[in-house]
Amino acid sequence: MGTVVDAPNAAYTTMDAVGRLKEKGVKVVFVLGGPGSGKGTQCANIVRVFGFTHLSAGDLLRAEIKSGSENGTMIQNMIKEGKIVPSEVTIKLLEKAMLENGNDKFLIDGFPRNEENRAAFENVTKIEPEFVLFFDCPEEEMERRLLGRNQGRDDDNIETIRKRFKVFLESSLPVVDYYNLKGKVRKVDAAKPIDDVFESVKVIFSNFSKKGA
Ligand SMILES: Nc1ncnc2c1ncn2[C@@H]1O[C@H](COP(=O)(O)OP(=O)(O)O)[C@@H](O)[C@H]1O
Ligand SMILES: Nc1ccn([C@@H]2O[C@H](COP(=O)(O)OP(=O)(O)O)[C@@H](O)[C@H]2O)c(=O)n1
Ligand SMILES: [Mg+2]
Repeated sequence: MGTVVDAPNAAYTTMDAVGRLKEKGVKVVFVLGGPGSGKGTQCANIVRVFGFTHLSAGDLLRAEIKSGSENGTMIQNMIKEGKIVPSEVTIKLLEKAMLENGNDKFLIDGFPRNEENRAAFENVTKIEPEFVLFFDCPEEEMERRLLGRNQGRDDDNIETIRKRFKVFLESSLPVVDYYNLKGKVRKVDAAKPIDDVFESVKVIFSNFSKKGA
């Protein structure tokens, strides 16, 4: 264990982890958008064409439940209610995944989902995203997609979906606004068919790659 970092919200990481991430020169793109907007689907395409590693915060939390971790029951209850798990838990999982992977380019999907997620990640990891890919999609379309997703998820039922939409509007959109003010948001019309959405996504990532990043 290294020295605890002297920064707000940082008591749960170590200087070792921050130093190792810095040493790796890790580059991060946040992928945001409402539930069902197509984040996971498009991340798989980006991985294939642009060589990023995809880290879905939701997938990491679901894996943590399955692993029988001491936080498992708490995480499971929060997901069932559409609530956002405390940053400490999610950031630890993201940090571990980034350190265990040999790649230096990560798509962080579904994070940061609220102001606490955003500020804590910045304070703890000292990583600023290269940009934020934002999938803009009407609620009716997202609802249709979630109800047809069929992945056996506890939270893809109409009652939880409504709660997730409310959390998205109240807590997650302000994070998009925050990055928009910094000129970091790349917005995509996500209501179109999968291939059309990826055409727009490709333009954004091609421009990013050209800049030598
Ligand atoms: N552009 C699209 N048009 C129609 N269906 C889509 C589109 N993108 C994704 N889907 C489908 O919608 C569901 C939700 O997509 P997913 O990528 O899991 O979204 P998110 O990760 O944002 O919740 C999946 O069943 C997926 O196959
Ligand atoms: N940063 C995050 C991301 C997800 N989650 C939880 O995980 C659930 C599912 O997230 P997800 O990203 O897999 O969901 P989708 O937007 O892909 O449908 C969320 O509704 C939250 O309960 C969280 O607490 N914090
Ligand atoms: Mg997803």
